Amino acid sequence: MHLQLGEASTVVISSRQAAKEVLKIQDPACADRPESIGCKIMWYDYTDIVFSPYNEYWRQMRKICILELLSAKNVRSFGSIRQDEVCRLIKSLQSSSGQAVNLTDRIFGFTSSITSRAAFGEVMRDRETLVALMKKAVTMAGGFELADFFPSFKLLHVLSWNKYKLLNMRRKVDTILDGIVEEHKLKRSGEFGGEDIVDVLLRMQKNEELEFPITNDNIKAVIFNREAPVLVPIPHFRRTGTVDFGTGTDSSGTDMFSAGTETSSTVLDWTMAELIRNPSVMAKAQAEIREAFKGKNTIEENDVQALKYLKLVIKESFRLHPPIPLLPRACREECKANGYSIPLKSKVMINIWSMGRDPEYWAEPKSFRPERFENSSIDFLGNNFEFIPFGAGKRFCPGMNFGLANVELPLAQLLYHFDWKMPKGMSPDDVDMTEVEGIAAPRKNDLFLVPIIYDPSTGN
Ligand code: HEM
Repeated sequence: MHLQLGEASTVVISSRQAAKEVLKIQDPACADRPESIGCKIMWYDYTDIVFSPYNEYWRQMRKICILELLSAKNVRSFGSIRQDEVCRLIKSLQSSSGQAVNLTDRIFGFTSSITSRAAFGEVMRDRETLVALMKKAVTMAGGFELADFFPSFKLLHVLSWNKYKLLNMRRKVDTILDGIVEEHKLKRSGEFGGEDIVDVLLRMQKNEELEFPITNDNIKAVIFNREAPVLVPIPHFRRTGTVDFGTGTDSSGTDMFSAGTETSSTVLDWTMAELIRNPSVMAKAQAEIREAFKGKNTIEENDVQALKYLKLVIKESFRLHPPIPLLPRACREECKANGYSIPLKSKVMINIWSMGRDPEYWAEPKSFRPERFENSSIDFLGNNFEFIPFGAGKRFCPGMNFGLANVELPLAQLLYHFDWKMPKGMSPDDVDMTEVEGIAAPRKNDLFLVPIIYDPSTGN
């Protein structure tokens, strides 16, 4: 589908073959990200990793991300943080046994604690203010901006009221982020002996051999990355293929650690909703976990790797509910898809959501059936283009393993320690599966469930 909105050309790709052409065969022709005034202001002139155009600066920052931020040492220390937070989550649910809890909220609290501890260390002043500003920035930067559709009309850019409000908010954000950076300069070590993200970036700042010296603004761009509103200037796409020209205020969780955890909490939430609606799948997953850990009080991160059915459940959840349903790209060279030319600088949206539900690729696509992956070679490593929840090609998600760890361990624990029921008077069919429309795909309404403690020592 091709849309011409003002001067902006947008192409939506919804077939496996066309996705393969732009993400693999012609990669990196389509490896830029769409531009917008909001992202430019709030994300320090696109100097983070997600919004950066495909260039040498991006290459340097992505390398640092993979080698330094996701180094084996950091993965281990973030693993300890995760274990700690899972324990807290389980304890808090145990104290609510038998009562309806807002599971969406609990899961979000769990993932955002991991994020904040991994990114900024244990204690962070102004955390709540910063989170509130981030949310506001995302909503504003994600709003409709006429100037984005007419990049060559400079007057529209000068008159943009939204732009001044964003600049004002950037100043407030700057003050808090400067404080965080300065605090880290004085105290240089993260939790569990590792480094947090700010520590790593400050260390890299001292590296004189870098081609692009890292400035304080670059550090702030990387850390101020929560629910980044990718591709904001395009209209609001319904994943059914229709287009809503209203003001889009949705955001997509696609940046460093915070967006990483945002995506994880979306997956966990959807998976629990699917499991309660599919009791036989829930029972099979619980039976596997309870058999594997019979009598144990805790589950370690490494133990989870043996849980084959749990992994199929997560795969199936990614198929039906990819946390980033529309992959936002932009053409840096003219390229072709299905024989059609995509002009230079076009925005390209790859519709992961619709490909995951296309009856041409999947039998009974709407059913939640993890067994479909049982003897199948289809994986999410970016080679099967009908199933690309982590993207594909040069800009493939560098945090996939982290993201999976943030889903697998808590899910295993939730299913091991509790049986789950619907609140009184409700049946599993009452679970509302409505999605927020737009580029990100969290559930529209929170999930309320009743945890009932399962005692591993007695099996009751
Ligand atoms: C369930 C968890 C996650 C999902 C589903 C997910 C999905 C994605 C997707 C679809 C993209 C765009 C890829 C493309 O354009 O081809 C992306 C990019 C990215 N992700 Fe993730 N992600 C997850 C977790 C994480 C985590 C934990 C981190 C951080 C450690 C992370 C860091 C990034 C970064 C930095 C990019 C930008 C890469 C670039 O533009 O070069 N993600 N992710």
